[in-house]
Amino acid sequence: MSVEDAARKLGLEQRVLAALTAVTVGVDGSDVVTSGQVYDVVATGGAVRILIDPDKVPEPLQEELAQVIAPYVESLPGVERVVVKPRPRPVAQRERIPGIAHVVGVHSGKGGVGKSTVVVNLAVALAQRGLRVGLLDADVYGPSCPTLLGLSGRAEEDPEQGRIEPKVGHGVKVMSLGFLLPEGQALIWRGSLVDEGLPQLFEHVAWGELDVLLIDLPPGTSDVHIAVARYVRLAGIVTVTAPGQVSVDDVRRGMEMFADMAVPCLGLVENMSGVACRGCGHVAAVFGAGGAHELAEQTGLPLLAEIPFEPEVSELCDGGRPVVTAAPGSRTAEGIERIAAALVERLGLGARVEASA
Ligand SMILES: Nc1ncnc2c1ncn2[C@@H]1O[C@H](COP(=O)(O)OP(=O)(O)OP(=O)(O)O)[C@@H](O)[C@H]1O
Repeated sequence: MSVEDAARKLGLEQRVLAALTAVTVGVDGSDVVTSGQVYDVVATGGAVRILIDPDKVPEPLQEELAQVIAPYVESLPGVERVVVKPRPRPVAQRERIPGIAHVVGVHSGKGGVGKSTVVVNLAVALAQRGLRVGLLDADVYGPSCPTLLGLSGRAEEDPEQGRIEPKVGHGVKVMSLGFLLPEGQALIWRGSLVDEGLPQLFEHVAWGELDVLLIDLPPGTSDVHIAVARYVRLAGIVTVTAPGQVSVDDVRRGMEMFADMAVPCLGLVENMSGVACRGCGHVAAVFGAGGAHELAEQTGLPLLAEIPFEPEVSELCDGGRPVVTAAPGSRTAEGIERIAAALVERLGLGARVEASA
């Protein structure tokens, strides 16, 4: 792990990594972190996953290493549970895509909880802070980002570069499967099509220089999620859920899947946290209550925003007008701005924002 990546880790992850540098195994005297035997540490609250690199620690020795480090890490303050396992093979083939500083996935457990609405508005909010932002709509089941940004038509290939030009909406460079498919047609993405098609959306698109590329992932857990995490190292995921328990349970499964692939969750967003009355602003809890709070408490992850269902948000967004520009005073826009601020801080983009002010 690079020094830069290690420095971006959360408090507990950093403390565990630092503690593990005291563990030396092997003859050359180097510790398990510096030698790369520990590939990554991902903490979901007090639950710590230590991923061992199977290329550095062959299978017969993995159990031995686990027996040394698990009790040691368990004894550290703030650690409740330790799982030591080999990182999946293959894990992110690409450490970085040239020109793209950070890649962040946005996912949800269930469909229809407002994930695309959140990711589109988040992209616009980040672009408004002066960042160079890309948005890859990888929701193969229903690519809706173009509509939410008022974009349509097909993406064209630049014959000289041999690359597809992303469309630009509200200052965000956008690529969507919706730009590649004939209008109204769906494509069933499975197996090899996912493995071959997805890398093209990263590599064959003329993204240029980006501070952050957001990916609108499909809901649930699928081949697409695995393919993305295997292709490029994600800085993390932002998890969108509705407050009801079923949605929260689905989300937990998705977070576990990403943690197993060494991808941390950067925070939770609760959308549709009740319905805001157009007249008095009172918020009624019609989609369940408290789920995301409970999840945040259990996992120790930050709850970045709670966004109520605001009927005018739906009208504006579905009409291609992101609320962060069309209704900046709305609770949704305020929630999105909080998520944007948290992401800027977590990705270390504060200086870039200041420089572009
Ligand atoms: N906070 C909100 N207030 C009002 N309407 C909202 C809000 N969030 C989302 N919506 C509306 O809910 C519908 C579903 O939202 P969206 O398409 O973003 O969900 P999704 O989780 O991305 O769905 P999918 O599963 O299709 O990917 C849209 O019509 C959207 O405008």
